[in-house]
Amino acid sequence: MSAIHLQNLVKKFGDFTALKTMDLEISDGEFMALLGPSGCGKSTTMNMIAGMEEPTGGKILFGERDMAGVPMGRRGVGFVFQNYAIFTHMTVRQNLAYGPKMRGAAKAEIDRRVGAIAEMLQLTPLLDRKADRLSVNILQRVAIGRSAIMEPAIFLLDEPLSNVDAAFRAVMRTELKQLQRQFRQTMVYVTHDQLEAMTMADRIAVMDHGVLQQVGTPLEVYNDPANVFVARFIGAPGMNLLKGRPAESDRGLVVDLGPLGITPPLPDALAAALRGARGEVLYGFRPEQATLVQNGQGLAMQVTFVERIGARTIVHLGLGEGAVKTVFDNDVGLAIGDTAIVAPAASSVRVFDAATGLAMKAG
Ligand SMILES: Nc1ncnc2c1ncn2[C@@H]1O[C@H](COP(=O)(O)OP(=O)(O)OP(=O)(O)O)[C@@H](O)[C@H]1O
Repeated sequence: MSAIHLQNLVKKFGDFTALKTMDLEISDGEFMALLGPSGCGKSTTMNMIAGMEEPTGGKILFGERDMAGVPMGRRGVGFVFQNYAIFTHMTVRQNLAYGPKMRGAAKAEIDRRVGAIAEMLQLTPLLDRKADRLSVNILQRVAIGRSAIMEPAIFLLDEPLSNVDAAFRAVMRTELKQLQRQFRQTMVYVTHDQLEAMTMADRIAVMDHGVLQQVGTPLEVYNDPANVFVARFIGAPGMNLLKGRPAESDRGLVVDLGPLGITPPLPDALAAALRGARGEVLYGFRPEQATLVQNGQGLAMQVTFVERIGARTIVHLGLGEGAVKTVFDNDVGLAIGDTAIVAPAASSVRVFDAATGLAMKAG
């Protein structure tokens, strides 16, 4: 069994707590991304799974087996780091063959496996090239191949694409996903890049300041962020959040945004969750889930900036705490200084408790 269970996992470095009581279940064959900003504790978590760091508290189980005291070499994990770790004096073929050879595999078997992995990672034409003559992109591909050829039941990758260029990163996202589909390994992938997490992972564990914020499928964390941190961190740009207070209107429950006016009526389920709430809330909607409407049906805001990025247009509206961004698939013909009336799609509206930062939900 190559499921991974992290139970009450804690890591301290002296007085500093890098990871606070993390509980996470990663299923056998699952692709789990650990996503969060720099310093949030993702590498620390990964290093403990790999056996490179000892937990200060809690447990790591692979299946039913407690990993306490089990050295890295005995855990059956493959590990790829941000900085490729390959032998530059060897050829690509020798690098790929290194692991199976050390394990005493027969020559025919080594040749077969090197051929297969080289084919999968498009390294076949480069097999007899010395590694010191390869680009950083290709070196990282070799490093992935060198680990993958061992067919580890658990494959750990820590920011493996952060040093390669953007175009190559896009290619590798597809290849890594294919690799995992083929081998059905349990994959744990550390990244600060939400695009990598969203495109490859079955589920994403979003972390901040050593605390697990939310675990869910890419769509779950995008559509239903558990708190304000996840709402802002996921999405590009992140979710718009405007401060206000719930208020009754003749059309139903709304959020009074002060100088920005009142929002359109909240959908029934959200209204039920907010009814009776007294404190400040944050009214959230995704930049790509709003339309421009006529007066009286949305939030009237002044355009402060317009970014035209190929097919997409990002319109910045309002200032300071009342600033939002909206994303359109076409050029909506707005210019700086125009007034636009923005209506968030009712189904996309989310509301958070301003004091706790937690999503407010019915039931
Ligand atoms: N050996 C160590 N001694 C002291 N502090 C450490 C040590 N290793 C990590 N830390 C601290 O623990 C925190 C979490 O580090 P970690 O490397 O896990 O973060 P991360 O989310 O992977 O970020 P990054 O992408 O920058 O590596 C950071 O504040 C880091 O400075």
